[in-house]
Amino acid sequence: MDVVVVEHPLARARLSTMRDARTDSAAFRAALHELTVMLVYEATRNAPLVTERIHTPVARTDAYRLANPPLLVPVLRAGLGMADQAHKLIPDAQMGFVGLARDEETLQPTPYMVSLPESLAKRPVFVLDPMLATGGSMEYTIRLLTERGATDVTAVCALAAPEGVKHLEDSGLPVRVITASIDERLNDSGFIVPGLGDAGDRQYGTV
Ligand SMILES: O=P(O)(O)OC[C@H]1O[C@H](OP(=O)(O)OP(=O)(O)O)[C@H](O)[C@@H]1O
Ligand SMILES: O=c1cc[nH]c(=O)[nH]1
Ligand SMILES: [Mg+2]
Repeated sequence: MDVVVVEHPLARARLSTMRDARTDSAAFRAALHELTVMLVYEATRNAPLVTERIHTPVARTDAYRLANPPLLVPVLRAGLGMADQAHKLIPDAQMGFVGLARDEETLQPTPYMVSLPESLAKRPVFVLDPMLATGGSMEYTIRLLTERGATDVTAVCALAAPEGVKHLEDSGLPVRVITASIDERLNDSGFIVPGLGDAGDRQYGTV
């Protein structure tokens, strides 16, 4: 499984803002927006292009656009904070939605919404979720996608735990991971250490 850690200084700076417990919700959301741009930029680095000839005001030249824009799938709630920025970078992308809540005791994901196209054959999919912790929520989401025929899935995460990366690797699912950091470990409550806390609560306040 391909894992890309985006270690650009600007990505590290935005992630540090998100980690800092003094960062309020507005600043946390702003840093996640900016980090998302960098992660999606990296996720699309090798995306195939279609070429056409255009006229500039001066001469003829080649013009490029994505041959097969990905379906964007934010995982609610926390992934919503990545959706608009990813969509701005890829305006012709379509968007699906998956809503999951992780049980605090069992750490298992419970679905409360699935809104996805029926067929995803031959469509790249970018799953947007800031946190890859145990990997249970990401695995659940990717299985929803592969059941619909997806074979090319990218997990775009601000932060990952080694346990979550291994979980995805062991699952054998067709996924690659783009993240700004692989942290040290999970704690006994299933939170990433050092992490940034609960990415949903940090953005939207405690429910
Ligand atoms: O890898 P896992 O162990 O499954 O944990 C990661 C999940 O936990 C968080 O969501 P949460 O369930 O807290 O929901 P929220 O986005 O509504 O806060 C996060 O956004 C992931 O979806
Ligand atoms: O550290 C973690 C783990 C799961 N979900 C979060 O929001 N944060
Ligand atoms: Mg949460």
